[in-house]
Amino acid sequence: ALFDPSQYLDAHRQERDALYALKASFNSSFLNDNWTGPQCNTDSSSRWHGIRCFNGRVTEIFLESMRLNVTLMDIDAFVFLTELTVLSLKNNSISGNMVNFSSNNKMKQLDLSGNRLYGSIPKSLLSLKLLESLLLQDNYLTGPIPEFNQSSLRVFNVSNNDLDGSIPKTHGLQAFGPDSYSSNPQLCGPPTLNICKNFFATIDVADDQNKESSPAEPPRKSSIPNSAKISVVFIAVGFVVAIFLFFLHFKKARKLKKKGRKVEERGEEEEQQPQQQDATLIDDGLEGEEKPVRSIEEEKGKAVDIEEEKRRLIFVEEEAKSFTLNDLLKASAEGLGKGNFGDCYKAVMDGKEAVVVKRITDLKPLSGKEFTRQLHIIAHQKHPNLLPLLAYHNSKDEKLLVYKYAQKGTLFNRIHGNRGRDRIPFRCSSRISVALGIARALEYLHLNTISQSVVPHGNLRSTNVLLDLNEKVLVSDYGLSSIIAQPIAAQRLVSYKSPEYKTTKRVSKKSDVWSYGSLLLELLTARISVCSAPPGTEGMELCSWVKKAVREEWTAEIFDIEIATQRSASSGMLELLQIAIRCCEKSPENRPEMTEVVREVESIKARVESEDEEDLSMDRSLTDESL
Ligand SMILES: Nc1ncnc2c1ncn2[C@@H]1O[C@H](COP(=O)(O)OP(=O)(O)OP(=O)(O)O)[C@@H](O)[C@H]1O
Repeated sequence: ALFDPSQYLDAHRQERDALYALKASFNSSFLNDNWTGPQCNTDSSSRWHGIRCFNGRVTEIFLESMRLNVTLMDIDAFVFLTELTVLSLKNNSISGNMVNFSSNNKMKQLDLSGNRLYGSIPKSLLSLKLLESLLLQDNYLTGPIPEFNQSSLRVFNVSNNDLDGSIPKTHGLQAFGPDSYSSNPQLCGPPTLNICKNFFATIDVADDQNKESSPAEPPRKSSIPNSAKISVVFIAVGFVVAIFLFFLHFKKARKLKKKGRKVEERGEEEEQQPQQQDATLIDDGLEGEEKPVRSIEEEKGKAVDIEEEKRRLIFVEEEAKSFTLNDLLKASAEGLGKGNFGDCYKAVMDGKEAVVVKRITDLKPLSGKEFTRQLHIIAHQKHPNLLPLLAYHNSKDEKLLVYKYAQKGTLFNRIHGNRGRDRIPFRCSSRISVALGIARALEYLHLNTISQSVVPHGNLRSTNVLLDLNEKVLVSDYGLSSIIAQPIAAQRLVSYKSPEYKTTKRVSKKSDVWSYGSLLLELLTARISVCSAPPGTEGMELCSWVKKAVREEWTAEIFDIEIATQRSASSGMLELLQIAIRCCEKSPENRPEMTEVVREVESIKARVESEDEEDLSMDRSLTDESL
């Protein structure tokens, strides 16, 4: 289109008027003095504070932490700022409903966090097709989250508001972690840990309609701290769950009354005790499962029984039965990270040991019974170097696994984290102990007859090796390969990165051995391997890199500098390196069995420990109790 000076001047004038209107409502003496003269210079610069221009048009506004005190609702200045790509008014005292930004369809970044906005998040934001970042945290916004699904959206935060309802299941919104939604007591569903119940969502819809119809009133100021808010949510959710269970029982009791006689006549024997109990435990959320029969008398009085609550969380060990799903829902939860198969949370319950809750997604389409069977296999694999599964929850909408919390975090962090001055050295002997702990866990999984899986671990990497308070190895994520759907498993599990999968499309126990070899190399070289590289980073193909180093005789240079300087490193580390290289062999048949590896690492450990005694006197901070 031809350049039309009159149109340009009109737009320029309208933008100036809009900014003057903004200035008047902000009523800041600084802006009153500073925002004078033309807002954009001919070279696209601006002498106005917080304004950036391009081609004479205002494209960015940054007015952050200026104590601006205004009711945003009164301002419709933004209608004329049609070239705006960035608006940041964060950390002011702007109150009122959010304005309609639908005229600003070039907007990429909108930051209104840390203000006093109330009312709902306007659906008009859905029309901003280029939106990359939306920050609305720390306000008083209410109502549901609109169904944002812009593929451009990279940053999103609505935490610490009063939003409610279930988080829309759009790809765009589900891509963000729980932190983006935290401290909204009535918000539920993934990625938060709050479980939504259908009737709860229905109540929300009714509420939402009311909310949409008229602008919200200013909120009553709440002085409730966040932690208290979180507890209130969890209590509220717990309460809802209790009511839900009550209805469920009531319905079940009526159904059973009808069915009871028929079943008696058939003389059906109940299944053996433990299985029957499991079926009872999981049936609530499952469709089409035969429900075990109990008399109505038994059902009576049990409706809101706390026992039912316990059953919804299936405990692997009787003695671990010290909390209920309700306790978990009330616990304070801290997001630990997003894994390949879902989010991980640390839950701290009053007076109890912290646990880790893993929400599993991308599952195979297993029936309820099959899922339970697979989890029983996982649960019954017990070894001092395997992270114990404590309990699980299996409903139609949620699959949660509850594990022991490992205080010292992951091996990945132990190797690569904190390389600064206050790093606690990761000595050779400790590394060998870790290598042995992992090898023993893997050996157990490989020899254990309960596990029928072709690749018993399937996802061995340094982020799945945890360390407890004494740096004892606890290998996690074992057996998940049997419940994760293909092709997700092939894309994300470590064993599918092995050379044989690339050529034959098959994995086996020996793929675990290959993963162990890569992990050993990561432990020895402190280089991030492709198997453990966090999302967005690239790891190294350690097996081929190390083989090249050995071929070209620069082996000594590959070791982590921290151990390369240790006297005892030379022999022990070299032997470990040789084991790693054998485990990495291209052809699975040439890799050793884990039993063989365990024996060899044990003998290295015994020898290095005696040689290392002198060195240890230099560093009392490390105890070698990894086994
Ligand atoms: N039992 C645990 N104790 C302490 N921290 C844990 C525990 N389980 C997981 N974590 C932490 O939570 C993070 C996410 O764990 P998660 O297992 O979901 O993902 P991952 O190990 O990074 O990848 P993957 O999904 O392939 O296992 C881990 O990196 C770890 O820091």
